[in-house]
Amino acid sequence: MNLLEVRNISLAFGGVKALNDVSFTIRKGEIFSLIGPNGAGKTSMLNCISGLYRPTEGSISFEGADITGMKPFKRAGLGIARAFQNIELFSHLTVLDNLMLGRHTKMKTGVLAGGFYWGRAQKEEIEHRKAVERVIDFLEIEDIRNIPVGRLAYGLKKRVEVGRALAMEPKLLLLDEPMAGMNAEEKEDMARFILDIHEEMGSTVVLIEHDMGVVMDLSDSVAVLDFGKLIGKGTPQEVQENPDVIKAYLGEEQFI
Ligand SMILES: Nc1ncnc2c1ncn2[C@@H]1O[C@H](COP(=O)(O)OP(=O)(O)OP(=O)(O)O)[C@@H](O)[C@H]1O
Repeated sequence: MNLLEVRNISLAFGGVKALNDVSFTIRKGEIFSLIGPNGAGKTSMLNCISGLYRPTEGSISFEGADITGMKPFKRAGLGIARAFQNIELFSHLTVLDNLMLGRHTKMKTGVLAGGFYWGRAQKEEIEHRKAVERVIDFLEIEDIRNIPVGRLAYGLKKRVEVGRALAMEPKLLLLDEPMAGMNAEEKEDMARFILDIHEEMGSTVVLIEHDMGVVMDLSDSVAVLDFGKLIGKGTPQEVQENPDVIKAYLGEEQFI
């Protein structure tokens, strides 16, 4: 079953066509990677899926419903969560508080209503707390739960950023270069978390990643963008053998 359908998406910034007539589908439960050389349009595509950018042409549907014009917070409410390439956490708040904030789209009782219906708000708070504790256990960040994010090393910050998205218990998790800037050990940990998220939580994952070894190891499907155009898609094996893909990556050592 298709979870997400991207149909004929184009996106222009003035004269620059960041995306040009791109179509693909993402099946429920798969790890789907978007790859391509620098400036190929990968982040722009992710922004169209999360609702940060509105495509100039084309449509996107999620679980069969058109979401092309839907605001990002509404998409988040449907179960589309995003971890950013440049970490978007509140650095003065603790890891726990950042993860609790990640639950906001699931909170029914607002601040004001909380005052009127104290019992209900308290029950809801306990539920959210439990969900966040699960994420903390899962990402093995128990030791740093009460530390302000600003004081953490880069690799841990990236892990908390993924945790913030995961706290929403997303159906579709969008990960924009979750391993960028990490050392080999941190990368390995993150790769394991992505596989576990997928297997244990059942989330469908869209991954942007430059490390081709990681992409080929983790992905069920891969789509390749080059200058805003989709030049190949399929299994990791199919994509590696695609002549157009090989040509686009020619001269780049990272492609195997
Ligand atoms: N907000 C914007 N305003 C103007 N141009 C933009 C904007 N966002 C992206 N672009 C342009 O669109 C093209 C695609 O950029 P995008 O960031 O989506 O590529 P990318 O594949 O994610 O690149 P990278 O691997 O370097 O992160 C580039 O030419 C970029 O300069």
